[in-house]
Amino acid sequence: MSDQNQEQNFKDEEELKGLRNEIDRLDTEILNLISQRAQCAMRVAEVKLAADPENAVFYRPEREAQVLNRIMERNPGPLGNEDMARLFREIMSACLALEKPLEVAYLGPEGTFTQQAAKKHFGQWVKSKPMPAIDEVFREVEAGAVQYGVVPIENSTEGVVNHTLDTFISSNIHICGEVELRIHQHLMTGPNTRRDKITRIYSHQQSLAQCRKWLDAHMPQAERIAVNSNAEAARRVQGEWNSAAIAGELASELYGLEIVETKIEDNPDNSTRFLIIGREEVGASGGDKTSLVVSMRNEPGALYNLLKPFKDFGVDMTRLESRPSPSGNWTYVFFIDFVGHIDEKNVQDALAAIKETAVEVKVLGSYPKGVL
Ligand SMILES: O=C(O)C(=O)C[C@]1(C(=O)O)C=C[C@@H](O)C=C1
Repeated sequence: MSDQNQEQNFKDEEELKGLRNEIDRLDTEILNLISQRAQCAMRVAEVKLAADPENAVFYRPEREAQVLNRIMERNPGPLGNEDMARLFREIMSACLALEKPLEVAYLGPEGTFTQQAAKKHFGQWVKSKPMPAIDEVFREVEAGAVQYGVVPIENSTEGVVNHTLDTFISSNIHICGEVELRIHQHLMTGPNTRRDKITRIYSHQQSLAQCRKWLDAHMPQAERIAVNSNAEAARRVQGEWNSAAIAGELASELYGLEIVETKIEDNPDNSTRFLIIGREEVGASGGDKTSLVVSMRNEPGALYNLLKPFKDFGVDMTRLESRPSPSGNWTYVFFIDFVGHIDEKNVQDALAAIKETAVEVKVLGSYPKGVL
C-alpha cells in the first residue's frame, strides 16, 4: 500500500470513529427520551385509573392518530414519513403495553393478512389471538374476552367482505379504527422443494384469483388448490417437496418457507381495508370517519331520501353498500361511510334528517381515518 493510500485509510478510519461516537451519543439521548416518554405514559395510566377505577380505557385511537399525524407533519427527513411514523407506532405500542397489555382477536389462523393488519395498526406489543371465523372475532370482543378485534371489510380487487357487513347488523360492537394493507402475494416453497418439480400450488381462493395471470404465464402445469387461508397453505407446504404456497410475508416467516417469487399479484395496487372493532365509542381526532347502517322502507324515493341529507348538510359520503335485510321480504339495509365525527354539528343534523324517513339508523362508530 502506498503512503498516500495508507494516509487516506487512516483518515477514513478516524472519520468513521467520530461518526460512531456521535451515533452513540445520540442513541443515549434517544434512550433517555424514550424512557421519559414511557414514564409519562405510566403516569397517564395512573390518572386514567384514578378517574375511573372500574372502566378506565387505556387505548385511545383518536390520540394515537393525532400523535402519528403530528410526527408525519413535523418529520424533517431524511427518513420518510411512513418509516418515521412506524418507529413511533412501535414506541407508542410499547408505552401502551406498560399502561395495560392489550389482547386483540383477529381472523386467523396465524400468518394471515388480518394478523399483519393487526400488527400494523397496534404495533408489535399487543398479544394477538387467532379466531377461526369473522363472527367469532365479534363474539370474542362482545364477551369481553379480548379488548379489540380486527376483521377484513373490503379488498380493492375482490370487493366487500359481506360476512363482516352482515355481522354488524346483529351486533352491538363499535368500529374504533381502520387500517389499510397493501396486499403482496409471494410464491414460497419448503427447503427441499425443487422449483421445476412443483405440481401443486396452495392458497386461499381469493389469492389464487389475484395471481391468476401470473400463474397462467409461469406455472401453467401446476394444479391450483384452494384452502381455507393463506397461512393454511403455507403450513401444508412445510412437509411437502413438490408443492408451493401463495401467501404473505408473515406466513413465510411463521412456517419457515423461502420466498422464491415476490409480488406476483396481477394488480400491483391490490390492497385490503380492515376494521378495528371494540366495545367503546371513540372521541374525535380531527380527521374522522363514521359508519352507519340504515334500513329504509321499500318505497319510491327511499334512496333519494337517504342521500339528500348528505348533500343538504355538506357531509362527504365515501361508501354506500346495500345488503339484503335479515328480516327478508326483499328489503335492503344500507351501509354508509362518511367523513366526520358523530359529535360534529352537520353530521348530527344529517342524521336527524335521515331518521325522519328511515326505519332504523344504527351508528356503527366514529373513528380516526387510517394513518399508516
Ligand atoms: O394519551 C394517552 O391517553 C396515552 O395513554 C398515551 C399513549 C402514548 O403512548 O402516546 C399510549 C396509549 C394510547 O393509546 C394513546 C397514547
